[in-house]
Amino acid sequence: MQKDSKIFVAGHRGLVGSAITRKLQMDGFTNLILKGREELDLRDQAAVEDFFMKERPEFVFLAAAKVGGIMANNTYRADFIYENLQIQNNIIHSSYKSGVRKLLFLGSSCIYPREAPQPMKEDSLLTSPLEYTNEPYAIAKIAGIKMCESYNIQYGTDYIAVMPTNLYGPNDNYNLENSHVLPALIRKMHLGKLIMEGNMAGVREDLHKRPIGSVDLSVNDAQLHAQFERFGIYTQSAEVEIKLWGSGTPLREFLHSDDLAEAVLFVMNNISFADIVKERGLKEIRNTHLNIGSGVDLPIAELAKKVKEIVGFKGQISWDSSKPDGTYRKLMDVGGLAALGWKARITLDDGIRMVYNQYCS
Ligand SMILES: NC(=O)C1=CN([C@@H]2O[C@H](COP(=O)(O)OP(=O)(O)OC[C@H]3O[C@@H](n4cnc5c(N)ncnc54)[C@H](OP(=O)(O)O)[C@@H]3O)[C@@H](O)[C@H]2O)C=CC1
Ligand SMILES: C[C@H]1O[C@H](OP(=O)(O)OP(=O)(O)OC[C@H]2O[C@@H](n3cnc4c(=O)[nH]c(N)nc43)[C@H](O)[C@@H]2O)[C@@H](O)[C@@H](O)C1=O
Repeated sequence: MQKDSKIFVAGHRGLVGSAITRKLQMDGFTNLILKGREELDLRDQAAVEDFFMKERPEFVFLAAAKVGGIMANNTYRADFIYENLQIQNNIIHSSYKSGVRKLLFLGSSCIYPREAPQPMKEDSLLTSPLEYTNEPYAIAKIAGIKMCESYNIQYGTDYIAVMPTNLYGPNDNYNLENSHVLPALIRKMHLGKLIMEGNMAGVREDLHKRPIGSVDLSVNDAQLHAQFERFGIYTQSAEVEIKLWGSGTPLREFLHSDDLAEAVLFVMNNISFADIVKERGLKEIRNTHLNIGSGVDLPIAELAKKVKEIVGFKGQISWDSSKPDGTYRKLMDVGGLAALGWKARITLDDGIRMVYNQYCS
């Protein structure tokens, strides 16, 4: 990419899209196309085609998607498969038709089988059944990988699919109804801390700043407390109890979105589809996607301890076995990208401190 190349970041307000946009701007890229959902609904095929034909971006970062934590994936199964297939089909096909020079598609570690050998290598794809709770989302992401690969093979395009591990960072989704685990833990423990300090003004301020649709703020403090129970925050005694989901035993790997953005730009600038095929010596061209992760995982119960300490929550943590655990372990094998020259830099402890400071500011 040249500093004045025309670059479209799809999903630029999200966790990943905003990190990519920040990094592009910091690195001096000046010709970015950024369109909000209200201007361009990426599910709309005609509108997307029209946009690509008019704007003719040279490079595309496909970071727009329907995204959410384990419960959102499991509940809104139709939305997750439909919206993701629609967005990625529209963008990838329009990129081909309008002559985009290079495209980077964001998938996810959930594309791998539930029982994949650990750490998970790129060639574990489609070797056994997927995790049930996010199967529709994973199928859409696998279709995205195959779209990129197939267009590259048939039409000679240069579309690369990257599969990040669980991410966190600025502009994360802190809505307790559909968030991922790390932002959920930060928010639950922050609210728990404020309640234990008797700081109900702080609690109300938090909910004004980041509204949760189902929480009614027009009620008194006792009624507000009662509404928190649906998020597992119990306030009957002086010591607040937070019930987290599942057993706490599943392991997860986390990567800060600034690290991800660095990796994504590294790939866009330095690696082509042809390089991947050559480097892997592929006879049949498949599994050409690239894992992106930190290479380190930890049990959710340990993550909860870290967040508890950093936030300064002094109450109790317990576990709600009626909520799903999901995949037991999904550690990425990050050897492929390391061999090509990229490694994560932000440690989980530093990353959590950074995002908690941002959350409070
Ligand atoms: N978060 C994570 O832990 C992980 C994310 N990923 C992948 O990274 C990518 C980005 O995820 P993330 O940043 O977390 O998600 P976010 O939900 O934070 O951001 C998604 C972005 O997509 C936009 N978008 C969604 N639907 C449409 C639409 N119909 N039209 C236009 N824009 C739309 C949203 O716009 P608006 O702001 O208007 O809602 C938002 O800007 C996804 O492909 C995801 O699968 C992969 C692994 C882990
Ligand atoms: C990125 C990734 O994200 C999702 O997969 P996931 O990793 O299972 O998602 P998660 O972050 O929601 O949970 C991780 C673990 O944490 C536990 N957990 C405890 N307490 C809370 C809690 O309060 N909220 C949430 N969300 N989880 C909790 C939870 O039970 C699980 O064991 C998919 O969308 C998938 O498709 C995908 O790509």
